[in-house]
Amino acid sequence: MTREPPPMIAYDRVDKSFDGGRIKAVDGVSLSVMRGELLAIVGGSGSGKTTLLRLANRLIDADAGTVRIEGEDVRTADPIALRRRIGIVFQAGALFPHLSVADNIGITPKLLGWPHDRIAARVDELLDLVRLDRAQHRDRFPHELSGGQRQRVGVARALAAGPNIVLMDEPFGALDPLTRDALGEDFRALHDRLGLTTVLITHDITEALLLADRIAVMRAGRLLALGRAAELAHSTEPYVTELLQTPRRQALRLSALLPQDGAV
Ligand SMILES: Nc1ncnc2c1ncn2[C@@H]1O[C@H](COP(=O)(O)OP(=O)(O)OP(=O)(O)O)[C@@H](O)[C@H]1O
Repeated sequence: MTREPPPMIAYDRVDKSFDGGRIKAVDGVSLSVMRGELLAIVGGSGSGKTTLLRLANRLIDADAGTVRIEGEDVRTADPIALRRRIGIVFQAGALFPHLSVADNIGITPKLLGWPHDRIAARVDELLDLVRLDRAQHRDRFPHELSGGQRQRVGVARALAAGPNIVLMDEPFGALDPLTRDALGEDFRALHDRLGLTTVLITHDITEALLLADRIAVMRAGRLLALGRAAELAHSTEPYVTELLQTPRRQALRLSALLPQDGAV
């Protein structure tokens, strides 16, 4: 009998509190993210989404329960190896303002001690990957880029050391809807092409429905629901029903306004 490979990320009854236990940010969460999966985490402000992500790469430690990456408890994992395996994309790019695009992208390889030539070649490869023209962009500074370009650099930086896991915290939040949509689709294609496992935090349930394989709904630190779009559609949980109301209404209105055959 062959053994199933372990999930890429597995939370097992994880608790995390702040302020001496007064704020329960993550409350008894068990959740597995499978290899190759794109999981979206949705939920209101303060529901524990970011805390959940930060537990995965040990920016913070759990009070109780375990977090495993490919079967290995993060508490005993080598932190440098963890940094190589997990790329992070922060809100609105969060690039280092005083570093060029190339230096921003190359920062993790540099910390890992890669030789200069290898970093330069990797930066060019990544600029191609995120569809930014090398010559035009590699020497620019973050303030010389549009929001969408900055976020593409943020994705390139996260992928620099060749991670197989990517964690994204509201990556497309500050962008206009068209740029957001294009970037989301581009990232989904990259995720599939590179065989990544991705956890994407978003406030936007429509974005989650369109991009993710499964959606985790958080509320007050708890995992309220988890499933594919069609599974969530059958949820009887009032908060989930409420979340799905807006995309449902929009879909109806849009299909009435934009007939399929283009007739006017
Ligand atoms: N370092 C910290 N110290 C104290 N409280 C914290 C800390 N980090 C998070 N919290 C609190 O834990 C709770 C969960 O926060 P978290 O950032 O995980 O929520 P979130 O769902 O990501 O919210 P948002 O969508 O607004 O980013 C909140 O009440 C927050 O104020």
